[in-house]
Amino acid sequence: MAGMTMNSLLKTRLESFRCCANDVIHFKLVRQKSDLEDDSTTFHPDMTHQLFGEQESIFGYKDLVVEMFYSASRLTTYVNMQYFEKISPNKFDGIEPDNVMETIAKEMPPGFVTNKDEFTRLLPKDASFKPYGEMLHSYKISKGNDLRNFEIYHTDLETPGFREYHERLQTFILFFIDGASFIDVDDSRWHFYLLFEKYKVNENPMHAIAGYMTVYNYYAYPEKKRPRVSQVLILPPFQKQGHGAELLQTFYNTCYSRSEIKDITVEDPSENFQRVRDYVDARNCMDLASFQSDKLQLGFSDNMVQDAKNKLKLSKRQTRRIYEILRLKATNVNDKEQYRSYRLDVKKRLNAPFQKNGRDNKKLEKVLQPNELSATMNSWPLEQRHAYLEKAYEEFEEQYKLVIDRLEKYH
Ligand SMILES: CC(=O)SCCNC(=O)CCNC(=O)[C@H](O)C(C)(C)COP(=O)(O)OP(=O)(O)OC[C@H]1O[C@@H](n2cnc3c(N)ncnc32)[C@H](O)[C@@H]1OP(=O)(O)O
Repeated sequence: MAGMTMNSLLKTRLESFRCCANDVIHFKLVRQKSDLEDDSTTFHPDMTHQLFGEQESIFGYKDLVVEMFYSASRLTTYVNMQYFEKISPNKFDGIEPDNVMETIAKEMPPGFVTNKDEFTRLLPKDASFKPYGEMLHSYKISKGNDLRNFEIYHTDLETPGFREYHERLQTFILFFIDGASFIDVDDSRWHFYLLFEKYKVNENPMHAIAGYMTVYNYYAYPEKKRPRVSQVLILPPFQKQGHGAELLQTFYNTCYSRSEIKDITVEDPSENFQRVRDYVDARNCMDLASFQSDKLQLGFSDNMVQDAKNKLKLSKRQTRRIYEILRLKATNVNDKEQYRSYRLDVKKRLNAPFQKNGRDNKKLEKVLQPNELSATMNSWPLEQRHAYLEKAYEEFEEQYKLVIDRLEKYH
């Protein structure tokens, strides 16, 4: 401590009252009373910047734990906090602790409880919960020796009770989807696809929420529709078990026979979701005649665009991406000529924006560091442009390989 100024000493003491919001928030989806004491049922947010700022930190407490527990079916919510010590404004020049409960309460629909005993008393109400809307699909997955049952439901906001249920459900997106915002529930063009685990307690069927997806039905001029997948969340205890792919495919299945649907788009997909989408789309395209190995080697074709659009409702841009993934899969990378021809084909596509100005540059911005993208890009020397394309190409190839790995493992 010797040599420390008063200021830095104060700073260190103040810092000891700061904690990482992502760590101290404890979520649970509670099925039974014993879950409350079982650490293995706890999960944490991926992000908290929407509530606690860029630093994602909470100031003013030592050993803080913020409990946000939801009953697994009805999503009856309990929020409370505990801590070992709270900063005293008297001792620290009037510095106040963050008002954690107020920050969280602002985002929660009314009706959550702050008393754990009351929450526990409400848990049995979950036994009478029935999912909203219509069941579209059910499937089983095995976990160890257990076979677990899942069901996917479709509903809109007209289903009685769903509006309030959705208000509780969507609180999760702030903690798991970057840049997410709550949706306008007065717009009837929103559709909801809900994933539940079905299990039994004393022979009574129970439904516990596992994830959901929202889709907005845009109009496409003149008389078509263009559904846009907007928010997808598989809750952490259910991630990486194939549910994301299952949910997306179930929604796709409802679209194929609807002639008014032009194509299906996705709003600002995260990298993880794009991989799920690529996997599902590639798996489906693999069954189309135009995407067979011999055709892929001949290059991207109108047939592919038409096939993917008519049979799978894919946009041209996504179809091109799937073509690149499946062509890479069909390419023997040890065959120098074949691999070179593939790389050239992708780089030609990447090079296209160089030929033009304006908004196409955005496509490159997506794969390259913003500071690398200069307004004078078009006037770059050839060598620099090549290095640039090489880097962009490598990023795409890396993403594609992950999708191919999954196709090879699970298709
Ligand atoms: C439009 C938007 O909303 S973008 C925002 C998307 N949402 C988010 O990012 C919120 C937080 N994340 C999530 O909700 C989920 O992780 C999602 C939606 C991104 C993906 O859902 P998941 O159910 O985890 O997807 P799914 O299980 O189908 O695939 C994920 C991974 O699990 C792997 N996987 C699938 N089944 C299994 C299995 N049985 N065993 C092990 N791994 C498996 C897949 O190979 C895939 O691996 P990869 O990430 O290396 O490619």
